[in-house]
Amino acid sequence: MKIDAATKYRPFQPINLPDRTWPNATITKPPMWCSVDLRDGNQALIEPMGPDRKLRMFKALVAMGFKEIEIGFPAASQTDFDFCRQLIDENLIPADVTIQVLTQARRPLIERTFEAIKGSRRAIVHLYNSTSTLQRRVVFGLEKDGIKAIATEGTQIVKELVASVPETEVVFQYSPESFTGTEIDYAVEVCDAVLDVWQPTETHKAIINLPATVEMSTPNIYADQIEYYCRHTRWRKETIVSLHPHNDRGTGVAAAELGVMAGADRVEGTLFGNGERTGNVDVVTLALNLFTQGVNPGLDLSDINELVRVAEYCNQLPVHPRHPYAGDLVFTAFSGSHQDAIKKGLDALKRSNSKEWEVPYLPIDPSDVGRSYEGIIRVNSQSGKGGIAYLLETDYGVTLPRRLQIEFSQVVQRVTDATGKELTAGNIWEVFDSEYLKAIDPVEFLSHTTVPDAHASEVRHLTAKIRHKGADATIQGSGNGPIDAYCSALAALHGIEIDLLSYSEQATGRGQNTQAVAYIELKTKDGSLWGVGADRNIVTAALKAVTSAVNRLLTA
Ligand SMILES: CC(=O)SCCNC(=O)CCNC(=O)[C@H](O)C(C)(C)COP(=O)(O)OP(=O)(O)OC[C@H]1O[C@@H](n2cnc3c(N)ncnc32)[C@H](O)[C@@H]1OP(=O)(O)O
Ligand SMILES: CC(C)C(=O)C(=O)O
Repeated sequence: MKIDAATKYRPFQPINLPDRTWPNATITKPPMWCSVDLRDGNQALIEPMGPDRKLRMFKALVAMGFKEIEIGFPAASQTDFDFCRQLIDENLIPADVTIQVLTQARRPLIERTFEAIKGSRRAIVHLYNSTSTLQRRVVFGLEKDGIKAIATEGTQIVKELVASVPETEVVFQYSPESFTGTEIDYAVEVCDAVLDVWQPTETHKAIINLPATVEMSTPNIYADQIEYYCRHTRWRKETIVSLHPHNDRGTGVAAAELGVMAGADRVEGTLFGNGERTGNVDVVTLALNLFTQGVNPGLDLSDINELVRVAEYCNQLPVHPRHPYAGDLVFTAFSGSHQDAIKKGLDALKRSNSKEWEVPYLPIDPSDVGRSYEGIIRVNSQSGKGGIAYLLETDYGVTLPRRLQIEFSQVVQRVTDATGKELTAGNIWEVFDSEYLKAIDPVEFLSHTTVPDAHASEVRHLTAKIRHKGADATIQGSGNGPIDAYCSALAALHGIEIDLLSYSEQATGRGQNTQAVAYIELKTKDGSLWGVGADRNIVTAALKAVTSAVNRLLTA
């Protein structure tokens, strides 16, 4: 880059916390979750949600288990105000769910906010003002005391107005907006001044929300800021410490996780990380990260496709195909070694009967989020035998012997190299069918009869009706069984030697639809070659497999 970064940007200064404890912490329980989809997510949309989309999102959030939902900024827009009234007036808020509303620290806006929540059972009134060095200078033109006064005066107004909503339990939340850009001691000072006004108790706690309004540093520094705050506030026992990470550096999830390790009790975020600029922290990823560590997240994510549909409909923004846990492609492996390892892992899990999930390349069981294994393996030119075999086995019930898997993967590879396209399970079956089952040129097997030798009962004489180069013909041969006898008949017909290396069979389908699939491996001068036959009759399947192998040998 031509621009000198060192002149244009300053490195974020670390927090002086040499005895930090959070790196040794582990998360053993979920934080309290608060969805801000209907506020921070909504304010960042090209086209903000109307009442229908808002209601659909609210219902989905309730259904998945959110107990705290920031439903809007009622003083900022009539839509948000009306939506808040609709939820209260139409009694749409379940008894165990608390709505949250955001307001700036300005009297008219706070008053309007209280009008919006009137009649609700319980509401979190969320007051904010920016405390960062930059915003103090360029937005507010105020010194530290002036900014602190905005916060404390706003808190005083909220406190006064509580009496105007006697039927509502008001929970107070304060955010020093742009907390991460605020000197940490000053952030503690402002929050403590606010709490001195509010006077929370251990039974009626206030929420202090510490936003990374803009993510400005590595997530460890955010964790230091959170631990520092928790250790220095005078009101730790009387407050719930909440996080509100944004994702400007792409590390919002990491910041939230480290922030929880650093002592935070609560996390605000959105489904799939919608929100201002690069988004809010993604609560779905956070919750499922916990889940994969053996911690039940307290949110129901068992139908992730439905949540994607809701988010895409309400936000009118797509969820990326590679989005953690939710994207269309995240349970799909294209590359051969991954497909092979996944197949082996799934097989091993089935054999072991273990309840513990252990499959290479799949950190989570797709069925836990309502996804299926079907899409796991897809085949393109990067794929190998494992994926191909997996698809034939799961979709068509045929379990190819290992050496046939290797041979067939080369056949598939030729097709994918020629077309450059991905092959579906159906396409792979067509290739398999035409390469092996329909290998009927020059010989097509029609029927056979066998009789035992009059003198040696272990010897069978076989007569087979075939179509040879388009004309009906009868061939005869003898051997220690029908396969051996048919091999000698075909060998004589073509003047070749047939050396049978291996033979196996399997049953596919059930009941009336059961049929046998036979696999024959012949020795060739370069190695070996396979034939496959399928028929309701086991012997016929085997003879068709021999025919398939011989035809492939003759046309190779
Ligand atoms: C980080 C976040 O996401 S915070 C949430 C952001 N969301 C929104 O802003 C939602 C949409 N907002 C709006 O529609 C409008 O801002 C409204 C309706 C809330 C207010 O509109 P306006 O009255 O025109 O004021 P505006 O938002 O432009 O703010 C400007 C004034 O408020 C002051 N102000 C801004 N934020 C705050 C705050 N949190 N507390 C107190 N004063 C504030 C500014 O310093 C400025 O003061 P000035 O006029 O003396 O220079
Ligand atoms: C109002 C606050 C919490 C906010 O949205 C932010 O800082 O991002």
